[in-house]
Amino acid sequence: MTETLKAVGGLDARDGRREPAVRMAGLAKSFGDVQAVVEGRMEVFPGEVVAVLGPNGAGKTTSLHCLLGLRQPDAGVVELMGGSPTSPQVRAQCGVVLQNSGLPGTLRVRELVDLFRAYYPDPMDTQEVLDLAGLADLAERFFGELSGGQQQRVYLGLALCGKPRVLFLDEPSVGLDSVSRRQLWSAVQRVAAEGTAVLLTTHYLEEADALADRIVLFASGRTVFEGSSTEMKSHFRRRLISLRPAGEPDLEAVRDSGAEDIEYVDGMLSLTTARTADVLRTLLGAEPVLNDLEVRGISLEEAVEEVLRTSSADLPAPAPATSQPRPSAKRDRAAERLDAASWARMVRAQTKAEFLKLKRDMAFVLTTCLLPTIFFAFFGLSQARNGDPEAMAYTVAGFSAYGAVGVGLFGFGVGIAAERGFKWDLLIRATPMSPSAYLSSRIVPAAVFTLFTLCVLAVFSTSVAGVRLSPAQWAALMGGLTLGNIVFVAMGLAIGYNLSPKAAGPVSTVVYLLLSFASGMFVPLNQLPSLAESLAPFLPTWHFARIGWGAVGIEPGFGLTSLLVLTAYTAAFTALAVMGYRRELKTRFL
Ligand SMILES: Nc1ncnc2c1ncn2[C@@H]1O[C@H](COP(=O)(O)OP(=O)(O)OP(=O)(O)O)[C@@H](O)[C@H]1O
Repeated sequence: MTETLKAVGGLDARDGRREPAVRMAGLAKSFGDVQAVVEGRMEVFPGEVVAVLGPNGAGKTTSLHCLLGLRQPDAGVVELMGGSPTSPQVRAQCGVVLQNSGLPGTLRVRELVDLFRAYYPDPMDTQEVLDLAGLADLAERFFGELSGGQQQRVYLGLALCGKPRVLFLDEPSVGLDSVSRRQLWSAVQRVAAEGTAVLLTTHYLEEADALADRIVLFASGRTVFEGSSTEMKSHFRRRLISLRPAGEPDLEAVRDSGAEDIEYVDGMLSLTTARTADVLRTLLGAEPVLNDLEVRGISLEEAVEEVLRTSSADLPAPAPATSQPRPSAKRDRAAERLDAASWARMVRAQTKAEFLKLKRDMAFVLTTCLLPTIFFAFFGLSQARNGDPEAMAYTVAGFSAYGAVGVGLFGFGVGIAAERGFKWDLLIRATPMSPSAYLSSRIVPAAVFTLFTLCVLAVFSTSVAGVRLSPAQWAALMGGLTLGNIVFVAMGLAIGYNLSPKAAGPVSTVVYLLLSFASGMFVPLNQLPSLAESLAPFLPTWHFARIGWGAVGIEPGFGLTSLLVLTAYTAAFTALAVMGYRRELKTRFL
């Protein structure tokens, strides 16, 4: 941990001044012509709860995303505990609930908590997370089966996993019933009491009033007020008066005494005024006893409405920042790199989660792992009846290649497109999890499922169809196809990062079937139209299948040409995947 981080959060050792855990000054961010944030500023100190308020489109979420390093500011300074929000060391001390992010529905709540705990160096105990977020009774349920409010509690639990020193909550109580909302409030109060800085955006002003020590109000991309809710309310001397007059009130006289927004309905008079004494004097002059008289100051909601209605020039300027903006330090990427032990811990936990997700995805297991054996039953068994061992070996090797391509393409790559679709990647990006660890965690499950697919086919073809291959041939077939599968992993990534989540699955299925068929995996090329034979040498699937055919002794097997073609395809697909990934970074995260 860097020196900067050690100094964070409490009193600055040098001059005794308190350092903010969150600091934003002069923030500006636009999307094309839309100026989402023009002048954003705020500070949150350790142990403090700050609510960011403002109408729809005021720039709250954009500011929060800049603070989290999910968006790159155009101008201004954003710092978390004195460091850069994109640093994994800083992210390791933050917890985040985001609007509209998603989680895989096939993982259980406890599994998700354990996965997120592995992202952090010093996580909270699993049971403590479950208790704090009110998830103890839901621990064994699948995330996808939970109601919206229950899912929201899971997001809170995941945000608490790393014992955060800064907790960001973007509209955390949306969809929560009143009991769950109070549970959320008490969890927030508890972590704040332990010194965590909490920043929450909310449209529930009652929530801001109950929870927040200070309020930051945004309007049209600017911070227009920063202070406590009492300060905001007391700025407005206006009072609300209501009473039940005994007779018909003289509304003209009441208005002349300084009353506004006068309503007289069903014998009840209500009004607002900044001249409370004058109005009361007029009312008392008309009748000595005022029935059901109530005089109250404005609520936070009314104060916020008032602030937004009056121009920001009428407001007290936000207090000057306790520290002057300083230009962001040049990023030290070497210092920001994850250490090897953390990387390995994340890969282990993520690998387990990826494995569980694939295992529970029946569509994946049935179509990708079992379909090659089902197809072999159609094509290979007839050859067994004809007693042609070479044709059977050809078919076994062809369908083995077909199965391996499916696992690489769908298990590894296309799954990424789906995760982009439900924005699981957005949430992961706000944690210290590294993109390389995230991608690496898919390798072992893809290899395990490839071997599983090949083993099912091997068992079926030897026991039912009587295929006879030597152990060395089986080893060459399985080992070669599992290793060579990297080209289809790259192809899957290229599809996953370049196509929309909806298009990625169907496009992959069509490409997969066409390429496999045109490469002779179903029917030998010499039984297909001559065009297929001329086209096959250009297809990655044909060169890949030659690994299998070579392993079972059918010539020509895998050679230098195939190696070069597959290497070239791997490089091209990888380049496409990187381009797609970078484009995504620009559109979603810049
Ligand atoms: N990715 C984007 N591309 C284009 N415009 C965007 C993008 N994200 C936000 N905006 C625009 O920036 C402005 C501020 O949006 P933002 O989401 O920050 O507001 P908000 O205060 O969080 O609103 P809400 O309360 O509705 O969540 C809006 O006009 C919005 O349309």
